[in-house]
Amino acid sequence: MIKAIITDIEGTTSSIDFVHQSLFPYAKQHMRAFLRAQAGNDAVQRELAEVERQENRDLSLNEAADVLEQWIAEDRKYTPLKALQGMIWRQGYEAGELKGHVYADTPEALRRWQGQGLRLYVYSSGSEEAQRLIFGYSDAGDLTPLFSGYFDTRVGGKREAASYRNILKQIGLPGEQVLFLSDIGEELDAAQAAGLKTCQLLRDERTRPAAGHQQVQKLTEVVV
Ligand SMILES: CSCCC(=O)C(=O)COP(=O)(O)O
Ligand SMILES: [Mg+2]
Repeated sequence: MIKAIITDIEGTTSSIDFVHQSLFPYAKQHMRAFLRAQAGNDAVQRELAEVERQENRDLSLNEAADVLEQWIAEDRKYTPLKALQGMIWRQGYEAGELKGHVYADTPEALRRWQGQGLRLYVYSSGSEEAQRLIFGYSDAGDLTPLFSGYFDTRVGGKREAASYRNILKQIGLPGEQVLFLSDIGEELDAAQAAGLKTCQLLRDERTRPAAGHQQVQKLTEVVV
């Protein structure tokens, strides 16, 4: 019996276009000025040190901005990039320049599952802060009270089975009691290898159908 659902964001609760046409360009446009303005901020310093560690060289602020802009263009899921994106998006949401996209069926399904007593979690490559923001400032209002927890790349990459085992350990449930929702076959395969139940969202013609998983077009069609 399923006791918890873990959901991906991009392509699952929210559109790929919102992430790639609104969020990523916003982060790219504001990255350089954000780094200059926040260079003295400890949290920003820590992430910049991680960027230097990953690049294996010292970086001026401008060089770091060049690297981060390139990572955004390449859709890298690197933890320091994701952390900095989250900080930049916070400014955008708080200024009213961003509103988190969720599909119309997303709040309905989340509320129904919560009403059935299921625990709901997010697992996204976006940082925990970015996850709280997209649902907190969503175009359907604040959806964060529906979630029991958030997981990001600090538990590992979404295409690695070990990441899902790590999440299971943290939420204290066996894999067969947890359903993972995503649009990406490699993520579903990794979750399945860790023992989770899986369901693929086919919302977008660009999504490649993945064999061996339940498949639906909307969250309200998921069989729990
Ligand atoms: C938290 S919204 C931004 C999502 C993001 O940065 C991203 O890279 C998409 O990751 P997902 O794991 O949700 O496909
Ligand atoms: Mg996705």
